[in-house]
Amino acid sequence: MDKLIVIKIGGNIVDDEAKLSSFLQDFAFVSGPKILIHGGGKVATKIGESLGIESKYVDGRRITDAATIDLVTMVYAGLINKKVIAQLQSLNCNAIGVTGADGNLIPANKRPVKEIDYGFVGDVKSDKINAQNWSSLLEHGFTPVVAPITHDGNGQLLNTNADTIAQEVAKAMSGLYEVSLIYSFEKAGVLLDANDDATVISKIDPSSYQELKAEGKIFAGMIPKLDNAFAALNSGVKKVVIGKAEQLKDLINGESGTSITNS
Ligand SMILES: Nc1ncnc2c1ncn2[C@@H]1O[C@H](COP(=O)(O)OP(=O)(O)O)[C@@H](O)[C@H]1O
Ligand SMILES: CC(=O)N[C@@H](CCC(=O)OP(=O)(O)O)C(=O)O
Repeated sequence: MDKLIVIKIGGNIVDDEAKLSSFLQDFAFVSGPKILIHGGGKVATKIGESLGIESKYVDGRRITDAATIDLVTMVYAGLINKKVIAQLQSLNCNAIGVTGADGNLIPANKRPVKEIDYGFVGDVKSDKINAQNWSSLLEHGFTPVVAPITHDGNGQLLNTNADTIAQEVAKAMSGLYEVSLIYSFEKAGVLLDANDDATVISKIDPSSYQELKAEGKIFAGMIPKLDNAFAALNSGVKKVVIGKAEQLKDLINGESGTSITNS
């Protein structure tokens, strides 16, 4: 099986032009088939503020009303995605920007309304991702760069968390490739003290995860990120690493960051 690297870049890097540029240079140098997933939640929140669109999150998911789905489509699929594509092209990486609607690459369902109405938020239909279509892009030498917008097949765009998209794409591709999933962000990994890069936990398994969560050492966005990491490992993804965007090469080589393991 060929190897495939699926890399998600965190929102604090996307929000920092210099850090994003430097990450993209390293990304362009990664050899072999690769897929980049980005979000841009911070940028959308800032642009939303300037347009009078308030951002509200419940359990790390943005409440996405009609104005907000337009906002995030413009920001993720437009501004951020196209800036990333142009930079990667300048680095001789033949990037192609996609959302889940393009080529029907990521079908989703609008999240059903229960206690919370999330609005136009999409839950990925995992079994409907066509790995062969993704693979055709890779085989033609393209590097897909994915904005976290999905669709319901009836003309409605949906907003889906970018960590989840990375997990779903990695999972779907693991039938065809030996997939490594890298969650890169502004910190050195999963930390014992979330404010101290010197406290990287080199390995996390399900039981240490539960302990660290119960002790309050893992919180906020790191909880869904780790849930996604374990979900990927449990569905055929070979390797999952969480770590610093500035250390992309070492993360890929397993020399830096936190490795997620099943045992
Ligand atoms: N133990 C931990 N180690 C590192 N970060 C943690 C930890 N617990 C919570 N966090 C928080 O999780 C955040 C990452 O989640 P999130 O913002 O969703 O990711 P991303 O930047 O990839 O979009 C970090 O910025 C940090 O504030
Ligand atoms: C439904 C939902 O919450 N979608 C996310 C998609 C962007 C994202 O995940 O961006 P980061 O990687 O920068 O956090 C949002 O709008 O914030």
